[in-house]
Amino acid sequence: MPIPDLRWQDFLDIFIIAFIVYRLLLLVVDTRAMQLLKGLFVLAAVAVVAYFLELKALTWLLSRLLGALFIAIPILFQPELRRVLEELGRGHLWRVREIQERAESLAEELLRALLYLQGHRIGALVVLQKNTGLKEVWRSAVSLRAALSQELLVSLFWPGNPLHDGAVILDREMVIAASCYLPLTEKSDLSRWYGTRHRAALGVTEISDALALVVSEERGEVSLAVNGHLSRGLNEDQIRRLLLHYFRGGEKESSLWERFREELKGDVDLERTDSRE
Ligand SMILES: Nc1ncnc2c1ncn2[C@@H]1O[C@H](COP(=O)(O)OP(=O)(O)OP(=O)(O)O)[C@@H](O)[C@H]1O
Repeated sequence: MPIPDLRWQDFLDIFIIAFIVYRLLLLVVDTRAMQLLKGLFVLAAVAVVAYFLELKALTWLLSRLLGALFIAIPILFQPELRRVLEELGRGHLWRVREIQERAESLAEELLRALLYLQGHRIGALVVLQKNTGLKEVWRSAVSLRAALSQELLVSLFWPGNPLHDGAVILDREMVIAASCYLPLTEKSDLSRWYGTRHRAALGVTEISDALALVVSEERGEVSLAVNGHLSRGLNEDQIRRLLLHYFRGGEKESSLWERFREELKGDVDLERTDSRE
């Protein structure tokens, strides 16, 4: 079949459709509708395979099933569809500002928790998961899947709490697990200043693109580990900025964090691993 000449309007058309599908997907993520979409996708994939293998009975059955499901979806998911249409009406489909506000509020929750822990000299280790999944690390820990809040984080590290030992892992706005045992860094040239909490923070950033924030119980300071490097003594403004970067998402390249680290170098005592103490 000859490919028709593409006009610039066709590119615009494709771009708009892709954008709408993307925004609609964002609206259904983490809802029941997402599970259904995944189920439909699996059924469709099986139907395509069955068609190519010429499994006639299975192809017939799946095509009928998919057809029936498409009719059943609006009935089953009436509340979700209503929400999507309402959000469309409120203009939430174009919600750059909303994302920004959400990022600010999450960054503030985590910042407040870290400053509280720092002020009360309560040791803490918070891992901010990015693209590398850390399931291997939290599989044997205590799974939480809870919404991030200052109170939750402070409680998790509160001395005496059964979960206070080990690290908490966040996936953006969700606290995935607590009491996680992280791999310790193998670096042999580290100063004696670094105990196991800091070694664990470095370790997890060596095996992934995650960021790790440490509140030192001994010194009451906050440090950041990225790509196996540690920046010590972050101030409130620096922590806020890095958390905003994280919660806004999108900045996936590790170079951004490297730049951030470079920036910190100026005013933070960075990675003096040699003869400290
Ligand atoms: N592998 C690990 N994974 C996660 N957390 C760990 C790990 N090892 C130790 N920790 C945490 O670190 C705590 C011990 O911290 P330690 O005093 O040895 O480290 P530190 O780097 O000197 O930190 P601080 O400055 O807070 O004292 C443990 O109670 C535990 O909560």
